[in-house]
Amino acid sequence: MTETLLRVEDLHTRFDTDRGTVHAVDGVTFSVDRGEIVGLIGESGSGKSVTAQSILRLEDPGRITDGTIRFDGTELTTADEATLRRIRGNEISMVFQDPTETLNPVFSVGEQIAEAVRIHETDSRQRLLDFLGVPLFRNRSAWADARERAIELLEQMDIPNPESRSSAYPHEFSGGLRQRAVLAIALASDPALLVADEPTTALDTTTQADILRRIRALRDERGIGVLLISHDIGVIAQTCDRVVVVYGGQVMEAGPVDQVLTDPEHPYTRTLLDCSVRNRAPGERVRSVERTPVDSIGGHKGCPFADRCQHATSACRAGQIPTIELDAGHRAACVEAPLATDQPSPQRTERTVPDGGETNDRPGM
Ligand SMILES: Nc1ncnc2c1ncn2[C@@H]1O[C@H](COP(=O)(O)OP(=O)(O)OP(=O)(O)O)[C@@H](O)[C@H]1O
Ligand code: NI
Repeated sequence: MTETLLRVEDLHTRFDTDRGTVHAVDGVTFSVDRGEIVGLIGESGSGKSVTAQSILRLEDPGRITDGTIRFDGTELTTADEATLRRIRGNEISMVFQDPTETLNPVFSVGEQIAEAVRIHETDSRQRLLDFLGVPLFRNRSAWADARERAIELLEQMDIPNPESRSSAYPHEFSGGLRQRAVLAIALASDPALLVADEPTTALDTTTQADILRRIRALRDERGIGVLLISHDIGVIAQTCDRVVVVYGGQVMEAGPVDQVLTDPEHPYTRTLLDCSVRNRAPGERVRSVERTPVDSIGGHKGCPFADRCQHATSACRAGQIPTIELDAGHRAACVEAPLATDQPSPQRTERTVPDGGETNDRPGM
């Protein structure tokens, strides 16, 4: 039986800027079940990170003007700061593309993980002692336990020689090891949901594949839910159970990963697939989907993709675009869906679902 862990419904997040109001997230709906890995994919500026930031209101999340975000029974859009802080430290962990933002250069990696373990395990009494200035680890055994747990977490993240590595400093780690350390910190609190925003984008292909495999293993071992943000179809294909395709702050298509990637029904999804690295002829440069990122200033009337879509009709620019349920759990927001199969996009016939791999070129996303 599946159990919904996170449900984002009709989320609208805006930024007021000198150039006007950016409708960064413009009516996004999706959910993540316990034990499920859901991918969020789309080009640069499509609203992936702002969606993630809206969940815990991290960084500068903009203004949530409409919609709901329910996490395990709690409504987050109206939750107070104390509730959000409790959830951030315990139930939802976030990792980002750049591990140096999370790691503190002056503490050893082991200390930082142990600290995360400690924060999680500290009961309110200990919090009070902390508040009163009683030192971090009052006795050696608490420190030893947290340290042991830190080493265990490093080991779980496939960090070789975790014992000796735990006393190393972040600068002594490679990029891949640093990202593993950040994941170890994220997992120290035993979260129910992991939100990972482009966690492997900066890494080489082999390291990227290792880390993605680890994320899948964590899902299998601990039953955590994962929201994985990526611009890379290969990453999504090899890691996710379901995928949500976004463009211009709106969901274009969503469904089981194999269905959406082998049988895309939205022209935007087709465009993304056509630009994926696997569809390149040998030696051919990857085609850019678009040179400039989508501009969501003032929002979009009708479908945000209409101006770039070869199927577009006047209905696409007129206003409300219906979301069509194609199969159980597979939906597309398109006037033309389901697309006729006799109008394949150019490379469609040769397409295989990419399994990750040679994805170092960002295909313009
Ligand atoms: N702090 C901010 N102030 C103003 N506009 C913002 C801010 N943060 C994001 N935006 C705008 O919101 C839109 C969505 O941005 P977002 O970062 O979510 O895109 P993304 O899909 O994560 O792209 P990328 O793949 O480049 O990370 C963009 O138009 C972006 O310029
Ligand atoms: Ni982003």
